[in-house]
Amino acid sequence: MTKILIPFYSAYGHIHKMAKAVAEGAQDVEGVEVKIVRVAEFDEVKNAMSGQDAYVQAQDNQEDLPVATHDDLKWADGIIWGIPTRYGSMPAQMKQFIDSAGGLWMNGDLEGKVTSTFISSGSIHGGQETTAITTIVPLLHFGLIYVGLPYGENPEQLTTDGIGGSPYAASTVAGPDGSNQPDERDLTMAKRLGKRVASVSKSLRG
Ligand SMILES: Cc1cc2nc3c(=O)[nH]c(=O)nc-3n(C[C@H](O)[C@H](O)[C@H](O)COP(=O)(O)O)c2cc1C
Repeated sequence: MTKILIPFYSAYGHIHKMAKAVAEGAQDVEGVEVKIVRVAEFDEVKNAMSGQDAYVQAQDNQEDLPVATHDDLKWADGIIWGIPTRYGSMPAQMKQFIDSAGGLWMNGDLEGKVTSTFISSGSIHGGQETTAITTIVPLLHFGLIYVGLPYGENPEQLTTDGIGGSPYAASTVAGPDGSNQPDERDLTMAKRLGKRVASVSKSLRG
């Protein structure tokens, strides 16, 4: 079996929804096992947001998912990270998880595995692309092999509509108040990303 891990952080549920689409696409590849895991929330954030319905609902919806561990990263042949933009780059919760995996970096445990990202931002130009690109930097330090989302397979990217999608990552636009939901085209691109990473992971695994 080729193993695909989807670790995500999602405060308001947009990335969680995208994660399910990515998983669906990966599962389309024969002989692939998919595991979705959530990156742990900080207690300070949980406490500070306890009065926000949208946050509380989104957290309730994901509480049954296992919390991401470093063993999950070792288990996987392909890792697809779900990341909502924070000031144009990844949230501290995700960075903390990645930074705490230094032991895996030292041992080269992730070298040669396949990777990619899917992103959510509040606004179209609020940092979807910078979040993907800045995330690629630590992923390359781990020796992961980054797979993108080419135009040829994703004609939806060639639009001036306010949707996600770029050669760097699948993505969605949550809207300034978070009230948008991922567009069908965003979900389609997320599925293709899952399928692409799963196919490449399977081929490299041999
Ligand atoms: C502290 C903070 C910083 C944010 N920074 C940005 C930003 O730089 N650009 C942007 O477009 N959206 C920004 N957002 C909006 C989030 O990206 C948005 O809420 C998120 O993509 C929704 O995904 P989720 O529902 O999976 O959490 C920020 C949100 C928070 C809470």
